[in-house]
Amino acid sequence: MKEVKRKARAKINLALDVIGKRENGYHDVRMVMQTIELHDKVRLKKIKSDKILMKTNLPYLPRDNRNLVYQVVEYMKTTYGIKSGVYIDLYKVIPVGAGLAGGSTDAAQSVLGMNELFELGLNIETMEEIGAKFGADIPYCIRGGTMIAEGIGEILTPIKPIMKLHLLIVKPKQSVSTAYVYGNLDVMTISNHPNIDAMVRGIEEDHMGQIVQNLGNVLEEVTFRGYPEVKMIKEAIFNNAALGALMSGSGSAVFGIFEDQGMAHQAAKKLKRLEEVKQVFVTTTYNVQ
Ligand SMILES: C[C@](O)(CO)[C@H](O)COP(=O)(O)OP(=O)(O)OC[C@H]1O[C@@H](n2ccc(N)nc2=O)[C@H](O)[C@@H]1O
Ligand SMILES: Nc1ncnc2c1ncn2[C@@H]1O[C@H](COP(=O)(O)OP(=O)(O)OP(=O)(O)O)[C@@H](O)[C@H]1O
Repeated sequence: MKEVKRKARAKINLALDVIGKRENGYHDVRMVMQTIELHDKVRLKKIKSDKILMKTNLPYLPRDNRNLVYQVVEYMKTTYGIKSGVYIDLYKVIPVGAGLAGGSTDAAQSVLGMNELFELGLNIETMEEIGAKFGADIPYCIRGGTMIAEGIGEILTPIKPIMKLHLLIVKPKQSVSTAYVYGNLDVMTISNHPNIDAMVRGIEEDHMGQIVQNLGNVLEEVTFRGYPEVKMIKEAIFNNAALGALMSGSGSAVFGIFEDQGMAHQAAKKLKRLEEVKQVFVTTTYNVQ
């Protein structure tokens, strides 16, 4: 095999709770995670030289060891004594700094892709351990689907794949750094913890009302304080016939859940016109059935 091509799908957090802070600054979380159709494309190819060469369609993204994909490929080359060079072609669609795990999903598909390209025969647990070295969301992105994530995000429990949801994703002009949001969170003052168990029950019973009612993200408060336009966008999604809306991860993207694709497109048209909005995407949840 000379090359592998993989879709790197984004995630949303249907519920995100923080229950503690560790001495190293990382937080203990309880989250319900969901893969969505919106995706980047990662192509990995063997090349004659022993180097790692990287190309991407986003001119402002680093193409060296500041890029998570490059880091993963370099680590796996060294760890598994791979002599061949690797050419990386990363085609980005997922917005950067959006809370949609853009970099994490690219890195996850790079772990899976390197395993396939060089026939390393690694099991999923080993690949998750490699992923965890580079980011808390990466083990989840390696598995994908509908999952409860605990610990710092790396302890995963699969639940019933969620019913298909029609989604609108809105990315404000402003991007948000995950480190900033966790850094400004005071765990002791969180007043409104989402009910993770009720969200899981809603998903397992295919109960749209219960899913929508239990959307919740304790990081919203921090991001809304620093970036009021994110809150404004969430309200605008609600005002355009969404069944529910929530900021994903640490933001800045906000997703809305709609009755059908047509209504999501109608809302997209309106939201696109707002000064604060950079991009809108109509998409759906993704599950391997
Ligand atoms: C907000 C979420 O996207 C929700 O899924 C994740 O919790 C963040 O996962 P991630 O971006 O993969 O996080 P990392 O790249 O490992 O860490 C970025 C920053 O977020 C903070 N961080 C991350 C995960 C976590 N459980 N607690 C944290 O406090 C770390 O201190 C770090 O400064
Ligand atoms: N492959 C990559 N794709 C996007 N950003 C990357 C990548 N590798 C490194 N980065 C850097 O990571 C930062 C943002 O990453 P990312 O897009 O994963 O944030 P995010 O959408 O907030 O994701 P998360 O939900 O994991 O926090 C940027 O500063 C960017 O330069």
